[in-house]
Amino acid sequence: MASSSATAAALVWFRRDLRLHDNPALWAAVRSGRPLVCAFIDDPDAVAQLAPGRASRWWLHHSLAALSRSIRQRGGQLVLRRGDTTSELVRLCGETGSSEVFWNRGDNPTRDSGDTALAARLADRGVKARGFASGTLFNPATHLNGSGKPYRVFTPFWKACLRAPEPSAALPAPDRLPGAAVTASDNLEDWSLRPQAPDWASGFSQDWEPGEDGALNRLEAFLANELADYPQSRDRPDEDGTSRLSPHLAWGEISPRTIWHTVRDHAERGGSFQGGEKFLSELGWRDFAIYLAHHFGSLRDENFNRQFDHFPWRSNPAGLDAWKRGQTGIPIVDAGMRQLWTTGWMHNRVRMITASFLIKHLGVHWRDGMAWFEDTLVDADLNVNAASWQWVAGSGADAAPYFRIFNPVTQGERFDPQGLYVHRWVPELTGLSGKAVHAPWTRPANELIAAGISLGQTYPAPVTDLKTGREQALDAYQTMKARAAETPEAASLETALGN
Ligand SMILES: Cc1cc2nc3c(=O)[nH]c(=O)nc-3n(C[C@H](O)[C@H](O)[C@H](O)COP(=O)(O)OP(=O)(O)OC[C@H]3O[C@@H](n4cnc5c(N)ncnc54)[C@H](O)[C@@H]3O)c2cc1C
Repeated sequence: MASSSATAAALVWFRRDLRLHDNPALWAAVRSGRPLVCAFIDDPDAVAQLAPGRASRWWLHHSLAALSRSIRQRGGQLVLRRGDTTSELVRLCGETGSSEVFWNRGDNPTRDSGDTALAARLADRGVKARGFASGTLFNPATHLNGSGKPYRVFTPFWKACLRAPEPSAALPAPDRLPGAAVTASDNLEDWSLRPQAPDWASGFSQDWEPGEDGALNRLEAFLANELADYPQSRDRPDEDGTSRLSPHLAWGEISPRTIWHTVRDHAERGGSFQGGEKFLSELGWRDFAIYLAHHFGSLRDENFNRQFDHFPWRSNPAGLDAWKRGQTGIPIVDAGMRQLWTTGWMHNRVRMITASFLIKHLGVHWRDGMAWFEDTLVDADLNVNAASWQWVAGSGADAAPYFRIFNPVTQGERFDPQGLYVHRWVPELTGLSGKAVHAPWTRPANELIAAGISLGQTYPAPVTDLKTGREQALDAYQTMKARAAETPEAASLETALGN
């Protein structure tokens, strides 16, 4: 079906790699010397691609607009198509005479196995698929422990990565993208990617600059202003101490190895490397989540530690609803959930606190919290999100033990000591300051009246008593252990998880 002439176009299929620099698939297509067709396909039914949530689709809209501009400036065109991926790729090849499709692999077991099947379907139609790796610092297939098995614990995994050769240098953005004869494209506006009912994302633009330029600007600003203090300030939600590169990474607007080398070059150019090691190790956690999915399959659907299959989760729709709306009456939890809703992002420390509160104090399955984050985070990443939720739940790899239950009040006092983060997102409580803001229900009536707070009226009373919630969580954990011990597979599981 496709033309075999030397001038047949090369089709570059963009996915979660919406960038021109350090894009190996694009680079190889340019080097093939053929005219290019750059395409993005919105496949609503692609289970294999796992459709992004609503906040991510807001990001996608703006990121595609930015990518389209950059491609146009270099003489090409970004073609947008909506429909079944295979059919659209085949159709595009037919329309443009392409005989090869270049893409960067999915970094997700579901997507990768979908890719293999897709490559076979394309081969049947005479189209060659060329896949490249670009989404991680280190190849997830490479590092195994002394017994030849995949690591289950982060520290030895990361040490092994650091002993390996450094990630190769990032590729530059091509100067020119010689476009093939223009082919029809959907109109981005017609895709209605931005949330409409309700349009809660209208304020996101104040916080974010989606697109490759936004990503590179963010990295430069972070290196100049925040990197040196990162090891201390990264845990403080009341400070701007982290890079906020996560949505750019989630959409592939910047590659991890670009970050790696820019951080290292920054030190060599006379900047400080202070903070660099810690910062790069956080990127290592991202690699680890992808590594786990690569070796053990998606963590989205199954407990990594199968003992948790016996966990007695509670049905608590009212609690889940209050949590989503930032109306639990626990200030640091409500602040985090409102930051998420308003900006599409939440500080890492507060993600841990909010997730722990939902799972442990409210007894709600981690999968329900994960689904809400997938829908509302602009940085929603199926591997990282699932691994992180399971980490908090205690069911994941190298997870925090379930019985270590965060107390949201002491967490707030420690990481938001003046209550500034809570004040920002829960303005009802600005009349209280310091530690008092984290536990309004413990304050004397006259103090609350002076602060203009009436619990249950101006701000909710706690949805659960923290002590009771904690005890219920520990009871549930004991129930799980007892149930798991009764199952025949329990002993072998204990052994398997021990390495
Ligand atoms: C319950 C829960 C859910 C999460 N869901 C996501 C998600 O869907 N997408 C996502 O990108 N991150 C997720 N994280 C990890 C982390 O919270 C975010 O990556 C981080 O807050 C992003 O902000 P930043 O870019 O300023 O991070 P920085 O501190 O500047 O870190 C730099 C980069 O390292 C990576 N990183 C940092 N912390 C982690 C971590 N704990 N695990 C894996 N990678 C990390 C991210 O890619 C991040 O952009 C989740 C954490 C928790 C506890």
